[in-house]
Amino acid sequence: MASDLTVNNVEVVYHDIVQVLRGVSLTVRAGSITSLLGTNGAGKTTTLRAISGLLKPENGKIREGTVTFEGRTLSGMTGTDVVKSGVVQVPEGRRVFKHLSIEENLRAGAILGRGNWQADLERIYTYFPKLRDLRHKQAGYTSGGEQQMIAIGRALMAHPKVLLLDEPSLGLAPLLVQEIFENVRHINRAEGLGVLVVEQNANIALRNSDYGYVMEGGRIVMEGRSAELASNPDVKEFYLGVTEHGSRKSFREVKSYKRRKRWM
Ligand SMILES: Nc1ncnc2c1ncn2[C@@H]1O[C@H](COP(=O)(O)OP(=O)(O)OP(=O)(O)O)[C@@H](O)[C@H]1O
Repeated sequence: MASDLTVNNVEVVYHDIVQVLRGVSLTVRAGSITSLLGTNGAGKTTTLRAISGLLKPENGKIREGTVTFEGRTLSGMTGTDVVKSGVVQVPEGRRVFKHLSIEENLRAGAILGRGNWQADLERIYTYFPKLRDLRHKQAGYTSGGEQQMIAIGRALMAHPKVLLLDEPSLGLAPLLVQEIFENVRHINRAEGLGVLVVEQNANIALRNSDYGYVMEGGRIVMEGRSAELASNPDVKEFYLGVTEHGSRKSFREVKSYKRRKRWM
């Protein structure tokens, strides 16, 4: 569909020589939650940067392929123009402005001057009531979970149609991770917001998404509906740590996955 976000056969190199993405194709259907899974260094963050126009500051570039959204080509646009077209990334590690208050952080997200920022603040506080209570607190003194909420709230101030989330679970306790994902699902339904979420925590990502992709070595090696991926023996064994005997296996022990890799 024209309103989907589509990554088509994208290759990315850093410093003109280090090739990291090797022909990545994926689709985030309008209004859906899509997860992008994979181990460390698989190329997940690079895929998000390729979409959001944030490769340049890292000395990276798209060498082949295209990214399109609502019929427009995003590849080649600056990060600001990608935001203007409705695709906004929430960076890994939160990156809140630590010396500013929560409310000032949120206002900083209203960079496009769209809509009424006061009404938008109210909208964000409805999703994250905790942020309203703490709105004058310096962001640097808030917890990891609250910083994640600030980062998501800040991105929502720009009225995105698609949100790119980079490892929202990073460094958070399981209950908080659950809360963040529930918030994301609620916003997804309330606003029809499309979400592409990068996660190493496959379990939580698959439970909270419609469709999923698995990356390895700069390529997509598996894809499917999240419920199907979650019950796929390879994904269960390697990513979810569940085996027929119920004990966790290491990557080297995952025989069926290795077999599969030979023909993938
Ligand atoms: N700015 C950069 N310059 C050079 N190489 C980079 C740069 N950023 C990432 N890479 C390399 O690209 C590869 C993929 O990194 P990327 O961060 O996209 O993976 P990832 O799947 O998000 O992993 P992680 O979960 O560890 O962030 C890694 O080998 C990494 O060293």
